[in-house]
Amino acid sequence: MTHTDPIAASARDVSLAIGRKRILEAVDLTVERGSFHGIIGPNGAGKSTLFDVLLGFRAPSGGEVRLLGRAPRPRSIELLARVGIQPQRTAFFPKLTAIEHLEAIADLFGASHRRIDTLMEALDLGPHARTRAEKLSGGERQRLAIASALVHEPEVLFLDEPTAGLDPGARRNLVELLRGADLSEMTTIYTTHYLEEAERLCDVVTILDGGRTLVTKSPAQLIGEARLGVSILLPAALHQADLAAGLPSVTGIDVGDDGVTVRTVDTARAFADLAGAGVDTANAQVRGGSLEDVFLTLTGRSYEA
Ligand SMILES: Nc1ncnc2c1ncn2[C@@H]1O[C@H](COP(=O)(O)OP(=O)(O)OP(=O)(O)O)[C@@H](O)[C@H]1O
Repeated sequence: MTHTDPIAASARDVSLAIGRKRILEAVDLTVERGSFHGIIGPNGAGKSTLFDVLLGFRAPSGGEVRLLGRAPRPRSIELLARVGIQPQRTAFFPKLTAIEHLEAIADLFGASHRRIDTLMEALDLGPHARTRAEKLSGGERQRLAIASALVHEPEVLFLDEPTAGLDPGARRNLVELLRGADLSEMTTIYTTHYLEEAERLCDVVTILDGGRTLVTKSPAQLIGEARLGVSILLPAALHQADLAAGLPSVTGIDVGDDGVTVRTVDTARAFADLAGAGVDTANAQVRGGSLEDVFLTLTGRSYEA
């Protein structure tokens, strides 16, 4: 039954209160098998709590949760062995080398070691195979944590803010590795408060704010449907504002010290119109149309991670 079930995890009208504090409210989530599903929201939105509920670590106050076609509570070793979990803080065996670590985790699950080499390579851990876990950098540890979550070939991978606390270079590196890793057979549920990461990685995102799920769509759909204006800064067209202003695809125009900014809902057409009118589009910078703008549209607040 579970193998043909197209839904990997779901929550229906899930709430969770601790004392008087409502941490989750009316949460609806459907994660399709094989998808890379982001749960995004600012700090304190309830992302980690939702993970705990989906995994059966915490009981919701109301609503229904399913994981791989089953209720995650009471907890079952059989069900948990089918998921991989990379928690925000990872407990390592500090004296073990990276490779020994992966072997130990595989043994804990009674899984074979056959995936270890592939994972070391996919997560760029090869050069650190013989380095003890305690000597790894923050980014290397996160990558080892992800490899550890994958070593027993889970059907669903839970990544809780895998790039939190990394410097921008290490974050980019990890995002690129996750994009490149062949996770196609697997479902990945991933939380982040970095919206640009979610745009790069996710097939689908659910926006969580104040413990409530606001919307679930692909990043492109969300951005498209929000019909957000895109701004194009034209540094070379400072004296051509009049030419740009009359164009049908241009919905607004500002002249600033750094150039002319035109607004449009159709970027490709605007560029064609601008070029046709002889406006200099050299070094143009397109801004907007991001998940940050979607968040602003949905909540009326700007997004602060
Ligand atoms: N055991 C608890 N008791 C009281 N409040 C809690 C408890 N666990 C979580 N909370 C509160 O619930 C809210 C949601 O927390 P949660 O950690 O799920 O958010 P998050 O979106 O994962 O945030 P972050 O990005 O900071 O990890 C926060 O306000 C947090 O303080």
